[in-house]
Amino acid sequence: MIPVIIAGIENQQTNFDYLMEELAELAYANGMQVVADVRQKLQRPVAATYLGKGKIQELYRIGQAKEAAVLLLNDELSPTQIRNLEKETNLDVLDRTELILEIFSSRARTKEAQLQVEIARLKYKLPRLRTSSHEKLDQQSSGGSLANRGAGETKLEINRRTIQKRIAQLSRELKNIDKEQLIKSSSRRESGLPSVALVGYTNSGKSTTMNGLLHFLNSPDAKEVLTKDMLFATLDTSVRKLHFKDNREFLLSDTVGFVSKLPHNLVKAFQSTLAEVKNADLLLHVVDISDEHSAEMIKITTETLKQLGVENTPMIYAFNKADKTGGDYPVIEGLQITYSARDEESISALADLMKQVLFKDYKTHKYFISYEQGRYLEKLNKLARVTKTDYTEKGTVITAEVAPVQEEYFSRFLTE
Ligand SMILES: Nc1nc2c(ncn2[C@@H]2O[C@H](COP(=O)(O)OP(=O)(O)OP(=O)(O)O)[C@@H](O)[C@H]2O)c(=O)[nH]1
Ligand SMILES: [Mg+2]
Repeated sequence: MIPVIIAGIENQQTNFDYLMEELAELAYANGMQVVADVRQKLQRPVAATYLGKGKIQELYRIGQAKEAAVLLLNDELSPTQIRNLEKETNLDVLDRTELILEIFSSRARTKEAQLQVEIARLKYKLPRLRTSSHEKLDQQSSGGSLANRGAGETKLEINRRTIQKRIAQLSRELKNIDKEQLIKSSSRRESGLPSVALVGYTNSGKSTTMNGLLHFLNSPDAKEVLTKDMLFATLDTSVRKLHFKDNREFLLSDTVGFVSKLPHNLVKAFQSTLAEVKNADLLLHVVDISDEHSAEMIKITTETLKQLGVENTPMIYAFNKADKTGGDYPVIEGLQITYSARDEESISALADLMKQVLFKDYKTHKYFISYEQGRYLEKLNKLARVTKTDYTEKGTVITAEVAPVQEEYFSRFLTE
């Protein structure tokens, strides 16, 4: 394991501790061992060096004492910041974005995942190519086909163009794979089968839930997906056709998990992998409820879905790993289930819930919720499709399409 120092700047971020913990987890996932954790309170990063002068000296000392090889920063840094930090700390500097890209790169197995990661890496690299005067190409020796690119062209410009070409070429290759995927997924859609996509923070138990459902529903093409106690075990999308006990069929897909500050280029590059999520009729948002940061993880997943343009797809919150909390399970409340993906009774309850959401028609009802009970209004807005809201003196009158599983829950507010 490579010894690394993690460092970050704390400003008003409320979740700073969590982000630093997550950074350590990411480092571990990349075969690194955190030997020191250095933090600085600053309104904003120092333009040239990210951290302040004193901190950098401290980092140098710690680096020597702990024989660290790498300095890992919690944000995405500018090329200048990286260069200056490297010079002054005598450590290799890696920022959060590059670290995530490295993990993805080492995990990518299929051609599609490899292409997507490679494109994201090159896009990260492009604006970070370094200029330096001694890298100017000697016009005499540049010779060959490069010469007619124009005299005096710098090595930097050539590098840049090479990378751009490579991005274009990889994008073309990816497009060809996408075409095949598109044919597959459109034939799936034409089959008229409803589709469910597992989404959530990495390591929350999406793949375990998928396998649990595959076993329980005993589907003929039940090829298991990989599960592992490791960040980003899954990088590709797997789709399986399943059927409920009454033989009604649906499609279930498992895909890459999310993490905070997922690099924008990476999300963009993974658009095709995440196509199943975009086209799903129902999302199964898997949360590791035994993790003290589960609320944070829900937020991150919701934000990443938004980034993908997924906002109005019906969602079941699946609070997994309840076996580790000591609480009761399985428990269903509205569109939420507390369960354990390793427990058959849980999986059975989850399958029932999914079936209800997928196959029973939504019904329209009119509700009255007094202002004192405002929190139910929030719930209704989250769990149902509100089509009309009127504010009266005493409370709110809402017309909403409600899933059958929620009808009983909200029945006390019925007006007619
Ligand atoms: N105790 C317990 N462990 C679980 C449960 N569900 C999953 N796990 C474990 O959690 C780890 C991660 O599970 P995965 O199913 O691989 O998680 P994932 O969400 O697919 O993760 P990525 O693909 O890496 O994003 C594995 O070690 C699982 O065995 C559960 O209900 N209880
Ligand atoms: Mg997985």
